[in-house]
Amino acid sequence: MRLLMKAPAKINLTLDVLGKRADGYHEVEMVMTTIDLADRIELEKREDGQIIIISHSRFVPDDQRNLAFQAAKLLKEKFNIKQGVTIAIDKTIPVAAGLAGGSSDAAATLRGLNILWELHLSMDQLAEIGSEIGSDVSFCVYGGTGLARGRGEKITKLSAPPNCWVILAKPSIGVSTADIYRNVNLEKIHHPNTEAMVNAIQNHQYDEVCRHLGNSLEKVTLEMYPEVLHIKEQMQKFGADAVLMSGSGPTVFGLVQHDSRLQRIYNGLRGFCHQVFAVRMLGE
Ligand SMILES: C[C@@](CO)(OP(=O)(O)O)[C@H](O)COP(=O)(O)OP(=O)(O)OC[C@H]1O[C@@H](n2ccc(N)nc2=O)[C@H](O)[C@@H]1O
Ligand SMILES: Nc1ncnc2c1ncn2[C@@H]1O[C@H](COP(=O)(O)OP(=O)(O)O)[C@@H](O)[C@H]1O
Repeated sequence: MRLLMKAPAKINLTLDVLGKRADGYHEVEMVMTTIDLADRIELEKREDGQIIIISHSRFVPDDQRNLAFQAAKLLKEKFNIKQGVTIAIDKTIPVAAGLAGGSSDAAATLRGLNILWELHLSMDQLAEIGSEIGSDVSFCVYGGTGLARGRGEKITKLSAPPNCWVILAKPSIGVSTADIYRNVNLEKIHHPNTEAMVNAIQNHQYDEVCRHLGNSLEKVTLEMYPEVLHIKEQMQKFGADAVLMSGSGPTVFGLVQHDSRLQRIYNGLRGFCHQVFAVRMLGE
């Protein structure tokens, strides 16, 4: 039996770093939403018990370092599953980009294997298991829009943000999330207003969503990688309604409501940036 799963990317509408914890992680508060930019994961049962990753992207590991492999291994061990699985990853989401591509592949694998291996686990149980793989995996299990707390694994569902386009531009560098968190100076970072963002979403106020976009990690990444700042400035210049870096970066996204402006911004960015996407948010 084969199963095809969609693994969508996320963007951070807000990302606030509240402090550093004793376990080395940072306490965060983030509003995240999934977008219509997705990897495709094909799962096929194996009777020999092996977990095999097939990936044609040179940036994606095809061994135990792959987060989808880790998801399958965790389920197999926890529930004493004798069967194996072949996981074919068709990569569209840029890697090490702040878009949670690996986490979403892991989440899609958890959801898919729940069906394929007939585990009958709830979304909450899958999200809890996912948190053992990475901080963003729990959110990716649910998808849609959510407020994430703790180290990112405690999720409260939110309603869909107001309808708009999301333009993404990924410079040709990859960023290590651990590096960016390591360079955070808690005294100097900007704190977004998470509550105002949550209210803007619940009240369907597009202008307020734009006004309250904010990311505590942005300054850290912009200082380390000036090309990210350049992309941000260009996106603002071409007329996006609001612009922010997603997660630890380096992808920058802009929100745009009018179709007429979308083409102009897209064309302008394509002039100097290789990876540019214009997509919709997936909503709830
Ligand atoms: C920054 C964010 C925002 O959504 O996403 P990305 O930019 O990676 O997409 C997340 O917090 C990333 O989540 P994720 O990529 O799953 O991180 P993990 O694998 O759990 O952790 C990687 C490393 O980042 C640091 N880390 C991560 C999460 C957190 N709350 N505090 C941390 O300090 C730790 O050093 C950890 O070893
Ligand atoms: N399925 C996967 N897809 C992409 N990257 C993966 C995957 N599994 C493991 N990785 C590793 O995870 C790292 C972070 O990748 P990714 O999840 O794309 O970035 P981010 O955490 O910035 O959203 C990469 O350097 C890559 O080697």
